[in-house]
Amino acid sequence: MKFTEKLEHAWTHADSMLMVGLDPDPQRFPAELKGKPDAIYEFCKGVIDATAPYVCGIKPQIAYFAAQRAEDQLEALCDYLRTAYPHLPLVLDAKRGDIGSTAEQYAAEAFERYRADAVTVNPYMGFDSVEPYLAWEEKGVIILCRTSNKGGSDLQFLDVGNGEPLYLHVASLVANRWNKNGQCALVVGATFPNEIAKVRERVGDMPLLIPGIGAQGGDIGGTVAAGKNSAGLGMMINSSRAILYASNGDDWREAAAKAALDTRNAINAAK
Ligand SMILES: O=C(O)c1cc(=O)[nH]c(=O)n1[C@@H]1O[C@H](COP(=O)(O)O)[C@@H](O)[C@H]1O
Repeated sequence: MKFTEKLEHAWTHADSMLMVGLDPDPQRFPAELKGKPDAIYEFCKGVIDATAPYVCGIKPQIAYFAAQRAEDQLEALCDYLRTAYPHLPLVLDAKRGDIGSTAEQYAAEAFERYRADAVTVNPYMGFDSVEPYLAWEEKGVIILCRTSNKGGSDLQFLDVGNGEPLYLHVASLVANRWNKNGQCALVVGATFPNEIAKVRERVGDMPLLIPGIGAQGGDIGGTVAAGKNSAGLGMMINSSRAILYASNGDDWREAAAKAALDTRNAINAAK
């Protein structure tokens, strides 16, 4: 199934626009997993099982696995997700960006090795660095636009002419020229609701990946009001640490489930 169809199905099926991010940090794991060789897999599987009923997708962040030499555990986790929850979109957060020939390899990593439904991509090397991902027409290509971090303004706010900031130029470029197969989405941080509204205005109903609620302090009400599309949907609102580490005691699975349910409900209440 195409990424966009899978996402639309997940929004309605789970009545949720919450995406859970998997950023596994072994230092923060519950005691029962500490020192286990497959702790990363077990922790992430526990979080997936606990939160799956309340989410529209799962977003593993590849650096957390690679830094721990745990790519094999990421592969196993992607296999598990696909088998146990085939309706749930798998977004690989890699934020890759490189020249075309190298980007082809990164695209194969995301879509063949991990068999992700979508991948995050950095567009600031230009169209030929994004094109190899777009060649996978069934897959989602989620392009950084206005990122949630403070330093995002350093470059993304630069005036490219007539008072137009670079991030809005990127939004228009993706919507009007790069999205020929209807497979693109944009990343806009929940920490900047004004910019979410401006991006939404530019790109119509295109899906937005919105990280920055939870640990980064973004406001759910402001995010939903600014980011919803004409159907009142259109967002993958990501939370990682606030859900993963809701508790590091014996109740870690229940605490993650509760944090996900509460966040899903807060998002829905703001619709
Ligand atoms: O592409 C992303 O997912 C992303 C883009 C962005 O602008 N800001 C951002 O925080 N992220 C990712 O979203 C996750 C946020 O994690 P928490 O702050 O713990 O919810 C991390 O994996 C980040 O790498």
